[in-house]
Amino acid sequence: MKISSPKTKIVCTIGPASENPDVMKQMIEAGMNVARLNFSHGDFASHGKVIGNLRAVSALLGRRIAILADLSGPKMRIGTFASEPIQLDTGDLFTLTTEDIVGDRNRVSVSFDRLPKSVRPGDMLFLNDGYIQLKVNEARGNDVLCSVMVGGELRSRKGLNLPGIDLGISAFTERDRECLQFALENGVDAVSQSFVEGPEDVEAVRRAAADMGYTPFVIAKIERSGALDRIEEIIAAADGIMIARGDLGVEVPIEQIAMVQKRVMLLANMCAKPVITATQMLESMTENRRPTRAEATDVANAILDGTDCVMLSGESAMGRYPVEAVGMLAKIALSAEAHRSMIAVKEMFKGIDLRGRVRLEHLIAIGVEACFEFVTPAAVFVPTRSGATARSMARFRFPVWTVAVSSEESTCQELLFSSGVYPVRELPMPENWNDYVKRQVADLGLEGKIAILTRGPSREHSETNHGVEILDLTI
Ligand SMILES: Nc1ncnc2c1ncn2[C@@H]1O[C@H](COP(=O)(O)OP(=O)(O)OP(=O)(O)O)[C@@H](O)[C@H]1O
Ligand SMILES: CC(=O)C(=O)O
Ligand SMILES: [K+]
Ligand SMILES: [Mg+2]
Repeated sequence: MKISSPKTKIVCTIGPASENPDVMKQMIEAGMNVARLNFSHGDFASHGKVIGNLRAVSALLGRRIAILADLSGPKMRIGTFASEPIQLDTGDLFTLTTEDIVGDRNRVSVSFDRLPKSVRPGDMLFLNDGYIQLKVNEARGNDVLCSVMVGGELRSRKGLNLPGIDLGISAFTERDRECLQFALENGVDAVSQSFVEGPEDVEAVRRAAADMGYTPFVIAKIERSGALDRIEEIIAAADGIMIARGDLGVEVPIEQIAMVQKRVMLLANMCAKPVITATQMLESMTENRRPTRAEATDVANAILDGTDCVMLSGESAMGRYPVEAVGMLAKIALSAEAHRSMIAVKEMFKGIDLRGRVRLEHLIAIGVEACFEFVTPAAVFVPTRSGATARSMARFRFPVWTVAVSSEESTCQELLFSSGVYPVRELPMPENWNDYVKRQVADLGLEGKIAILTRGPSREHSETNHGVEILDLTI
């Protein structure tokens, strides 16, 4: 199959607007690489059905799709309204209650029992990713009485944030454990944990999964200000990260989001961990056929800065134009990638603490970069067992595909989160790499007179030396 897709990977949240198999098919054809199931919404039956349909459509099209299960973490949410949306106006009084009631424009329930004890008069509370702001007047029994400072439209199950208030709950909750078990038993490829604050939150997910007999790819969602203080440790502990700008834009002053995004992205790139930029990327396409200039620019800038994946949330979950939104991301990505400079290998290594020890992996990357100064090869072929070698190459954003060849199905699935990586499963692994590379270059429709093949010792071939080979495709 010829590759025509952008190198940037596209993650789409599946919801009512996209759970029809025909829409899924169109989304895959438009460029979706990863389907995200948000376990904050829907029930197990609906998620189970979506997983089955995604696998069926992916098999039908012969296109690899990864499934990401997003675990809610300790996100507080409001309950439901009898009729919605409700309109809150500045100056209105509005009560949050821990009683299990059906809400109206005066009152709504919240999912956190200790809320009245956790807040004090004057505290600011944020609803629906901060669109609505409340000020606490008083906590009385089960109720928190508030004044609306910034009003707006409010719907059932929207999030509630209390920036800066320590709720004393760890990220991985009992509910997350149930969702994790369901997701793993249903064969998802990766899980993302919300509201991670330190490496121990990532470890909690890994331990729980291990107890269930699984070793999933774990993505840490960066959406708490506390996570930024321990970002290096979190990146080291996780397999990838998501810059979850919905909650992050409430928990951190919104004027700092751009700089936080750039800093976190660079750190993840240096560590060769894939990074997803998420939320409001094409927000206006929830209702409109075309994005705003600001949105189109935001997507392109994230790609130029080094994101591996761009993500759709409400646009694909509940919007009017899920397929068009995927197509728009793909078009913007193809256009931006043509202008992205290779991240200079030597420059990047300056940012990594090598402690005076240059690893062979680094020298190989420098060798590959040197080739690009003279000639553009058809592709960089990387045999890889865990995927780490492929990611360590692809982080430099070479202008050609990194074709990752692995005998492991899970490795191929996990590489769908990495920009510029085209995973191919081979079982058994090729014997004659010269012939194999030539055949793949032709099959994938790649162009060039040479190809690069990197090698490293693996568990299967521990005797192999690290190396870079330049293969002449003309003979
Ligand atoms: N499985 C689903 N079923 C119904 N609605 C969904 C589903 N998934 C997403 N949605 C809708 O799409 C919206 C946007 O999705 P998104 O994943 O960004 O959720 P969110 O509520 O903002 O929370 P989070 O911070 O967990 O991402 C949701 O608020 C919800 O209204
Ligand atoms: C995706 C997500 O959780 C957020 O943006 O907050
Ligand atoms: K979630
Ligand atoms: Mg969030």
